[in-house]
Amino acid sequence: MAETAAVVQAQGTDPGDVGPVGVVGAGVMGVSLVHALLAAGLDVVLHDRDPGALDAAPGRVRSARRVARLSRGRAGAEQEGALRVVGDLAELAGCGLVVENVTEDEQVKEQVHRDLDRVLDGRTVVAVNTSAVPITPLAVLGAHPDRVLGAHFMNPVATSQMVEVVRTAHTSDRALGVLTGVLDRLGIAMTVVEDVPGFVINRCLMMFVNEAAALLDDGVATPAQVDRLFRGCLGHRTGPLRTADVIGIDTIVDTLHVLAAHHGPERFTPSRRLVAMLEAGELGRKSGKGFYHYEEDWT
Ligand SMILES: NC(=O)c1ccc[n+]([C@@H]2O[C@H](COP(=O)([O-])OP(=O)(O)OC[C@H]3O[C@@H](n4cnc5c(N)ncnc54)[C@H](O)[C@@H]3O)[C@@H](O)[C@H]2O)c1
Repeated sequence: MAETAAVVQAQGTDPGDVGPVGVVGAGVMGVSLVHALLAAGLDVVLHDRDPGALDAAPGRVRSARRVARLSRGRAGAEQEGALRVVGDLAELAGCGLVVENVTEDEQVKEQVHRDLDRVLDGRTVVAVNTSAVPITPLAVLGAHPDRVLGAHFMNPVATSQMVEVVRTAHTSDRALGVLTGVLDRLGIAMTVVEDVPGFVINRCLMMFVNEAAALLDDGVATPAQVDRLFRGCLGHRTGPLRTADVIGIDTIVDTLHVLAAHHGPERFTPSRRLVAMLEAGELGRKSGKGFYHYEEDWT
């Protein structure tokens, strides 16, 4: 049924009619999204509660741009969009679409959505970029549940092919149209699914990552062998452990906690290996070491 809805709503609103895109959260995903939006010629207003993350964001967007040029990804717009970095959430008023990318924690997200509802007028569409947090409880916190939907982006956004979109029972056609318009501009397709914790991708992917990490403790294979098997036998592009490093081990563990809270601990309790990596600060690419070592400067 949702798939039909996606086809019916494929007509997106021209982002030019929508105004700047607001981005909340200047972490791994926020920065990746800002880079993609600017490259597509869209203006962006970026907010984070951490001044350090905000200060670092323009430099990290420039790094993402350098990497994208080297890897010759999708052609960008002739004229890049403009970035405005703001310490006050209220400055997102006037954005046509706001994408929330804060930490994968239900309570943190709830507070942000209460605050967004206070500062935005009813016309601004709000997309939740989350790995597993259900969208409906966030939508009904505010006075305009019709403007809220889920948009589970893949990282890096600029080269990703598809977004997993979550339409709740409240989401309006208009909200879906605004998001569709922006995704069209980014050159990214979407598949619309129902609102369950973890949706499709992470209800499956997190089990792969967790189990692959547990295999290492059992001495069955090295990280390189695990990923090699997934690439060679199943045609995956990277393999679960390299993917986990790109996502961030902290976000992986947070996501498993959300999944365990909703689906029960049997399948989703983080493995000892993941917890040990988190405690050691081995967070993947963002800290320089995860399942693999990274030399590039993340900041
Ligand atoms: N990392 C990935 O590959 C990936 C992919 C898809 C979706 N996601 C989801 O995107 C979201 C962000 O993930 P991430 O990897 O960028 O996390 P991250 O830890 O790198 O960044 C989170 C950012 O949110 C900010 N933040 C926290 N609370 C805030 C608040 N109250 N107001 C404003 N800013 C706040 C933090 O300061 C931080 O900069 C999560 O929900 C995650 O599950 C992540």
